This record gives sequence, structure tokens and C-alpha cells, in this order.
Amino acid sequence: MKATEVVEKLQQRFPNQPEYIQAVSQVLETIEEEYNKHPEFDRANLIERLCIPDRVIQFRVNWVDDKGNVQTNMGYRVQHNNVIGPYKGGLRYHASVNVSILKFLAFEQTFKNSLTTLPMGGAKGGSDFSPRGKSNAEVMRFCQAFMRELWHYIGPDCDVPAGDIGVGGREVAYMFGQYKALTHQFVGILTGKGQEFGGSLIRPEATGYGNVYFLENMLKTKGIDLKGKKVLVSGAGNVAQYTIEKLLQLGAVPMTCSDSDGYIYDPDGIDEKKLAYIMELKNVERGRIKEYAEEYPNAKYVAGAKPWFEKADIATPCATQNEINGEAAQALVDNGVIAVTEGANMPSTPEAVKIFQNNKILYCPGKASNAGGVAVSGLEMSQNSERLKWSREEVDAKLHDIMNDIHENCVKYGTEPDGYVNYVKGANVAGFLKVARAMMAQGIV
Ligand SMILES: NC(=O)C1=CN([C@@H]2O[C@H](COP(=O)(O)OP(=O)(O)OC[C@H]3O[C@@H](n4cnc5c(N)ncnc54)[C@H](O)[C@@H]3O)[C@@H](O)[C@H]2O)C=CC1
Ligand SMILES: O=C(O)CCC(=O)C(=O)O
Repeated sequence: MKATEVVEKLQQRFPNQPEYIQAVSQVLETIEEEYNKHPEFDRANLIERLCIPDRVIQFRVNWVDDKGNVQTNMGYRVQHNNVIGPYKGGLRYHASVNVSILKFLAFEQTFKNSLTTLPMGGAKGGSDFSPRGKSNAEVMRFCQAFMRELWHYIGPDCDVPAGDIGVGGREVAYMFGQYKALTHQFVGILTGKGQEFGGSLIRPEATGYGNVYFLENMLKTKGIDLKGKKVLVSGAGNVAQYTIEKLLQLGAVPMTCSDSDGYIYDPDGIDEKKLAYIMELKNVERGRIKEYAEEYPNAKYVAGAKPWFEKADIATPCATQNEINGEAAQALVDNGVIAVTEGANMPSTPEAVKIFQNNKILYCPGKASNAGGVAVSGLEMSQNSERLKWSREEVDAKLHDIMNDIHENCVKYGTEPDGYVNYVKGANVAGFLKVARAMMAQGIV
């Protein structure tokens, strides 16, 4: 297998899917060597079968807005690979959603879910509907209309969606209610559910907490801890909020957060009280991050920019894909950042990744460091199957163990001769081998 040739062929077959090609390209270049140790993989054309999703489901979603007008959005589910378990992965509601973005996310999810050690295949879905500026009633009607189509293709042992950008507890609950109404079944069809109806404790916190547990592990390899470290965080949603919460618990000092309009920098650090303000602002009032600087005048708000040019010890992008480009990565390196851990999916461009690696920064790709969210989703599925609810401590301990295992696997497969851990290679090879072995065992299907 020659990675560049496979990517070229995919590019010809799927033109205008840059995010998908970017994700595939990054994985193939790091697994090429391992793949070529197994001639049986090539005979089975494993690589194309692994890169091309099992299916891409696309549908129209009609819903009625508050003025009584009918609106039409697109809905999608990309079921990428289910050789190690039922399809599993979030739903994204954002105006930018398209097939390329969902194919990249579903591809990444397949490797991520493999890394968690739990039996989950990879999928992703969503819509170009944006909850921003919509009333609660409009969001409910949209979620119901979306599920009226999606329910045909999912099931507790077939495909179990969850949240992602624009889909949190509120949206999951509306979709759960609609699935139940359509099927007359109370089953664990979505994860990230409310605590009252089958949700797992720690699921809302899991991606952010797991991100910081992974960061702790990376720092430990250099004998460094988080105490007093200044951290640049982007995003102000689910992943950013619980990344900040865990950073605070471990003595670090989060300095920034952001939304798609700009970022805030707080020279005094974001403390627990300020985090509670951000949670209220974003989760309840659904306001903009610039309001933080009005509430805390010591902080500055920078419109239309990202926080990567501020000085700090660590950076953790928790907003969206390709939010750190080469220029931003170079600024982070020049400012002395020692570690970059990704809460978001593919937030660093290929140029940025090369800059981190060439400068021997501790750098980990999202499919490893943000796997805590889907891992606890897997634990929610187990609890739903058992019809039991585990304690907060039990789930957190399991999350901690899973993140430690993922870190260990990255070190095992990614350590280079000079001792530098290439976490990208480690995560990709470890994730790939399990999926590849399962594909080989199950024959040509
Ligand atoms: N929610 C979860 O459990 C998991 C989420 N992720 C990833 O983490 C990232 C954030 O997701 P969530 O926090 O769940 O979503 P969210 O909807 O709760 O928050 C997203 C945040 O990113 C910001 N954002 C969105 N698009 C942006 C853009 N184009 N430019 C700048 N900022 C932008 C939003 O303003 C918001 O603050 C995404 O990449 C998602 O795929 C990864 C693993 C699990
Ligand atoms: O919890 C899940 O099923 C999916 C989480 C997710 O979308 C992700 O890991 O990117």
C-alpha cells in the first residue's frame, strides 16, 4: 500500500471533500509501514474498505418555525464501520455541516472508538440546521423532524448516536422522546441522555475530563505536573467547559475561551465562579462569549480571532476542526508552549501538526485525547443494557483507566528511536490494528 496513491485515488473518486481527504491522508501516512508488514491486508483490499464508509444516509428534514413557515434542512448519518461493535458517534447541528465533514468525523470516530477498548464501531451524523438564534420550541420541532427520518436507520444494537457541536442534553432528550413515540420502545438509542431517563453520570463531563487526564499522562512522561500551568482553551461549549473544570481541579490556570465570534483572555485566570458564569451564559442564556468581558472588565475580548497568539504553557483546542493553522502553531511554539492536547476533532491543520512534531512538543490528536466522551457513552450503553446506574466515582474511575490505557497504547506504538512519542502515529496504528484484525476475521462483507 502506498498512502499517497490511495489518497490520490480517493481524491479523484470524492472530489470536493477536503476534510475527509485530510483525515484519511493523515491516518494513512502513519499506518503505511505497519500495514505493509501484513501482505494479507493488501490482498483483501483492506485499505479501501477501511477508508470508504459502509454507507452515507442522506434525507430532507421539514419542520415548522415559530412564524408557521415550513423550513427545510438536510439530515445525514454516515455509518463508517461496525466490525468491532454497533455504529457509534455524535450528531452535529451546525450550518457548516456537509458530507465531507461528516465523513471525516465518522472515519476518525472508527479509530477513536477502537482505542477506547470498548466494542463500538464508528459513525457520525447531523444537519445543516443551526440551533443558534432558534427558540426552544423550534429546536424541539427540528429534533423531532430529524428523528422522524433517522429512526429508520438506528437501533440500540445497530447504531447509537449522541451529541456533538450544537447537540447537547436538550437536543438528545427531544430526539429520545421522539424515537420512543415512534417505536413504543424505551431503549438506549442515544447516549448523553438526562440522568432521569438512562443517562450516565459523568457523560457531560467525560470529553473534557478525559482530555485533561490524557494531558496529565503526557506531562508525566516529562516529569511535569499541571499545577500553576497557564492554559489556552478554545470553545466555550461542552468540551471546553469541562476541560476548564478539570484543569481548575488539578491546579492549572485556564486563561482563555472562545466562540465563533472571538475569544476572551482573562489575565487573572478563569476560576470556578467565572466558569459557572460561562456555563450559565452558554447553556442557559445561550449568549455570546464577549459578554464575559462585560461581566469581568479585567478580561479583554478580541473579536474575529483565536486565542493561539497569547502566551501560555499549554494549549487545548476544544471548538472545531482546523482552528490551529501553521501560523498559530508557530506562535504557540515561539511562545514556549510545552503541550497541545486536542479536545476537538482534527483542530490542527497538517502544517500545524508538523510544526508541533518538528519542535518535539507533546502533541496528541483528538482521536486519543478526546476519546473519553465516547468511552463514557459506551459505559452508558452498558448501564442501559444492564438496566443499572453506576455511581459517579465508578464511572470516573473507569474513564481514568480508559484514558491511561489509550495513553499507554500511544506510547507503545508511537515511540520513536530518539524517545519522542509520536502520538499521531501511536493512536492511528493502535486504533487501526484492532479494526483491521476484526475486518480480516469477518471475511468480505
Ligand atoms: N461533545 C462531545 O462529547 C465531544 C465533542 N468533540 C468535539 O469537540 C468539539 C466541540 O464540541 P462540543 O463542545 O460538544 O460542542 P458545543 O456545541 O457544546 O460547543 C462548540 C463550541 O465551539 C465553538 N465553535 C463552533 N464552531 C466554531 C467555529 N467555526 N469557530 C470557532 N468556534 C466555533 C462554539 O461557539 C462553541 O463554543 C468539536 O470538535 C466536537 O466534534 C469530541 C469528542 C466528544
Ligand atoms: O459519545 C458519542 O457517541 C460520540 C462522541 C463524539 O461524537 C466524538 O467522540 O466525537
